[in-house]
Amino acid sequence: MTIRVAVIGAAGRMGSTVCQAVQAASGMELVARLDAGDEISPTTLAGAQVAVDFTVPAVTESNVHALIDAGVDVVVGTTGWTKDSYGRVRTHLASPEAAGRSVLIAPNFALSAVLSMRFAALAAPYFESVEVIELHHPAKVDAPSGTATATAAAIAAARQQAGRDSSPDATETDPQGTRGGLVDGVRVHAVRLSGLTAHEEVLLGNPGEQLTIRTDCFDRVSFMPGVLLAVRKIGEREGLTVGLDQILDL
Ligand SMILES: NC(=O)C1=CN([C@@H]2O[C@H](COP(=O)(O)OP(=O)(O)OC[C@H]3O[C@@H](n4cnc5c(N)ncnc54)[C@H](OP(=O)(O)O)[C@@H]3O)[C@@H](O)[C@H]2O)C=CC1
Ligand SMILES: O=C(O)C1=N[C@H](C(=O)O)C[C@H](O)C1
Repeated sequence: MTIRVAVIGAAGRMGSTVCQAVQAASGMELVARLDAGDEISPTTLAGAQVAVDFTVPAVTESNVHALIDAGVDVVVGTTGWTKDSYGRVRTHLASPEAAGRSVLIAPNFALSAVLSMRFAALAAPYFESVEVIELHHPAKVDAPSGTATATAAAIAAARQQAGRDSSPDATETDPQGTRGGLVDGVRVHAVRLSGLTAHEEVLLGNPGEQLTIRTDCFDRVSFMPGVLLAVRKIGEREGLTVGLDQILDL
């Protein structure tokens, strides 16, 4: 059976790549391309069963609520989500009007990044120190990246469960904030550099040894297998799913 797909943010870097991937995929048909200024409604969605949102953090949550109301399942790659915004989507999906609808939100659809996050959480309890460095193209509007936020959260949860203290750090003065930001108690550093696409390093240290876990997405095609998998699987899921790892057999 063919899955009819709408792309929201279709003119953007990711949205345009998703349009090409959907058009090239077997068993999918691209039926709508919406971008800034376009209304989200059953009419503009043109019979889509699944909508894919790659827009901007400021609008993605309201798009998702409008897409649920318009009767489609939603795959979201846009960043900027919080525990509170996830909660509002869960509540909406639990309402009788949204019966049968599902939403999958993933900060990163690239296999290398999803595995990196998993490896970082696995390693985190075994090292005294851990810091995350994310590196992106300079057109990115949010920092830290959604991937770094999720990585730090997974590291923090794994360390807390293992009873591991926070990383040692004797810094007393840092007026310029050069030690980076703290996400769930984990230091995160954001680099923006021309020529980059999407990269992340997790540095883990013990006396006398270091483990580096690195993911490099050189091209946006790296995200497409994950996006297409989510489009194929979303109809089998119920409610809100967070993270591509939830639909991979990891
Ligand atoms: N999960 C993942 O694997 C990945 C996630 N991302 C995330 O995806 C998001 C998009 O990234 P990217 O494609 O680089 O960004 P772009 O800025 O290239 O694309 C965003 C697009 O959304 C449009 N837009 C803005 N507001 C709306 C709206 N209300 N409705 C519909 N479209 C709108 C923009 O239009 P205009 O420019 O006119 O405002 C633009 O065309 C970011 O949050 C990024 O972090 C990126 C890569 C991978
Ligand atoms: O804006 C980007 O480009 C990316 N955004 C996502 C993020 O913030 O984690 C995913 C990937 O890193 C590319």
